[in-house]
Amino acid sequence: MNNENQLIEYCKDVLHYAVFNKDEQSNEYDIEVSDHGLVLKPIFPITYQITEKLYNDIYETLNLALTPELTLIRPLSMQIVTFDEADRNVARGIWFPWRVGKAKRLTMDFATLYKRYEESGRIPIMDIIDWDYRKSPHLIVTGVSGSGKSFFLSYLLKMCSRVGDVLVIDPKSSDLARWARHQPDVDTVLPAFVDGSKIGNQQGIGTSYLQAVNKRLKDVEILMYRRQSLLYQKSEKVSTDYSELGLKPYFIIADELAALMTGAPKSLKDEFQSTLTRIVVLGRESGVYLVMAMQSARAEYIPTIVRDSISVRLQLGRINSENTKFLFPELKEMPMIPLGGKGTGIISIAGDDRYAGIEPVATPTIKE
Ligand SMILES: Nc1ncnc2c1ncn2[C@@H]1O[C@H](COP(=O)(O)OP(=O)(O)OP(=O)(O)O)[C@@H](O)[C@H]1O
Repeated sequence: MNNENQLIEYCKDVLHYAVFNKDEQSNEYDIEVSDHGLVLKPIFPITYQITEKLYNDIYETLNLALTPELTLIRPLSMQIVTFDEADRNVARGIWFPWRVGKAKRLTMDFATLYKRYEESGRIPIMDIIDWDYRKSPHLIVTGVSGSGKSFFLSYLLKMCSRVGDVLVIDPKSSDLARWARHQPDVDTVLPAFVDGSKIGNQQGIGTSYLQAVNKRLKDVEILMYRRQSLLYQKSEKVSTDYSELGLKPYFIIADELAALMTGAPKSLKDEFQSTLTRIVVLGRESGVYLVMAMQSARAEYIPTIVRDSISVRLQLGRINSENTKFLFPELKEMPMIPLGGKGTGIISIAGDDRYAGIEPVATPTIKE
């Protein structure tokens, strides 16, 4: 028996006990495998019902039974494939994408990571996962304190500031702000308390800082409209983007957005959220991208429309249904098998055919 047949037999055995536990059901489906995933083909008539629950049960069973040889990817919804030439009773199947082996963490110096970017035009995340910001605009990372958000955001800041122009919003004035201080080309909006003179200012970061941030975001919005107008005037293509004009991407990198809004008056919060929404919804063609980190993607901190327009989502730290429900509402009670260690969690990249759903991630470790 070759490896492929052995794998199919193994999957059938595993599913026989856990999912298709009536004897006759073993003859009611077939399995095909490839390097990219598994198709389970029901042979109608069948005595089981094909529901989201069945899909999840099969996913869950295979996920554990196949790791680490294969890493199952959790699709955002049930995936059906069709076989147009096949007999009517076997002309469709349900699809479970996977990767052979495990994606590996990148542990190297920044120069080597940047070289990878130069070779591919995409920002490296793991050995076989990278971010093509033109196809998948905007990125959000969530996770509890100490899960590795700032570490990853600092890496992205270093990368983005080499790739394009950057505006840093750092209400905590920590990792991002400290790094940006020595970079004359990086634009930064920091709270007034940072220079020491305004400590004790009753307005705090809630009001004056949010005012300053709103003002800068408005400037970015104007830049975005200017780029769109140029594209309209200069491009003959129906589908195009800023790169046709020879422009660089513009990244807004924001840490702990929720802290920005605490204690601020409603009018300022509304203004902030609506500018952010326009940038995120319209930024793709003009090359204006939002990269942000926050503890939780709760709707009171980030408008749902902003969250839903962000293509790349990462959640770091402990993953459970309680904390994934904001950023990954489609995950429900689905368990993921984490890679473990600092800066690990789950990732989903929409808009890029190379990624089929939610999978484990470990962010790069940058060696000095
Ligand atoms: N990919 C990684 N490789 C190596 N170390 C990492 C990685 N990611 C995070 N760490 C380490 O984990 C620790 C916590 O990370 P970090 O400060 O980024 O967490 P955080 O989620 O931003 O927490 P907070 O919200 O409290 O700032 C740091 O000491 C950091 O150096």
